[in-house]
Amino acid sequence: MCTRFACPPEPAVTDSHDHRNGVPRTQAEDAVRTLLRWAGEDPAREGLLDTPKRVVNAYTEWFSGYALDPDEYLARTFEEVAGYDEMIVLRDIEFESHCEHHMAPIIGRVHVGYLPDGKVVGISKLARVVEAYARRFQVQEKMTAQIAGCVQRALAPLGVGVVVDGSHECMTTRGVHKRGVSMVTSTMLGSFREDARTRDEFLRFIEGGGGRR
Ligand SMILES: Nc1nc2c(ncn2[C@@H]2O[C@H](COP(=O)(O)OP(=O)(O)OP(=O)(O)O)[C@@H](O)[C@H]2O)c(=O)[nH]1
Ligand SMILES: [Zn+2]
Repeated sequence: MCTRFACPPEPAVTDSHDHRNGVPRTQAEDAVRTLLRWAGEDPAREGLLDTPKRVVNAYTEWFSGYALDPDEYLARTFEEVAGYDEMIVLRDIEFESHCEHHMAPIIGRVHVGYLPDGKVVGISKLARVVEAYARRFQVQEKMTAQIAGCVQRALAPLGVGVVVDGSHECMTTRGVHKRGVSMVTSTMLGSFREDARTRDEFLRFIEGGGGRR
């Protein structure tokens, strides 16, 4: 247990035969010990004894998206607001993801807009779609396209726009070491792609958001 910083003890592993995606938990914890040794540490040092368990618990949370089906969140639509035919935008959806190249965090915001064609969803569901894709190993461009594709499949709207603004820790804390750089990616489908006025309206909506990181 970590006494110096009084970390709360990690909850006991409930089942030592715990498996996830075919990997025994003990093997995942051993992999963390290996990386600790690789870094120059002694995994048997008191302060590190619970670390493999903590890291594996963190991985369970960070990568919980693989067990989620984003399409399911959008399966329940509200047809009763079918008369509403203006753009709907959910902006500044914060996300935490990890880049598949370095397994380092990507942190940022997603903006999602669509022009409904009779089907709208509860707004929280768009944020849930973002989480389901973010909590995986990602490439920002892929995540952007996945979110847009999901909205397109589920709602068949007249158009969809997704803009992602992400800061990649693989660039800030290692490698080229550039702080304050963020990557902006977008996927525009349907009228968002074909009609400059629709796209501009979306971009104007998201400009007034809670601020770029
Ligand atoms: N386009 C894109 N690139 C990414 C993303 N996440 C990480 N990268 C980049 O992926 C590239 C991997 O480059 P490599 O040359 O294979 O790896 P590396 O030697 O670790 O590269 P450096 O980061 O430049 O040290 C780097 O330029 C990363 O910045 C992403 O979501 N999208
Ligand atoms: Zn990376």
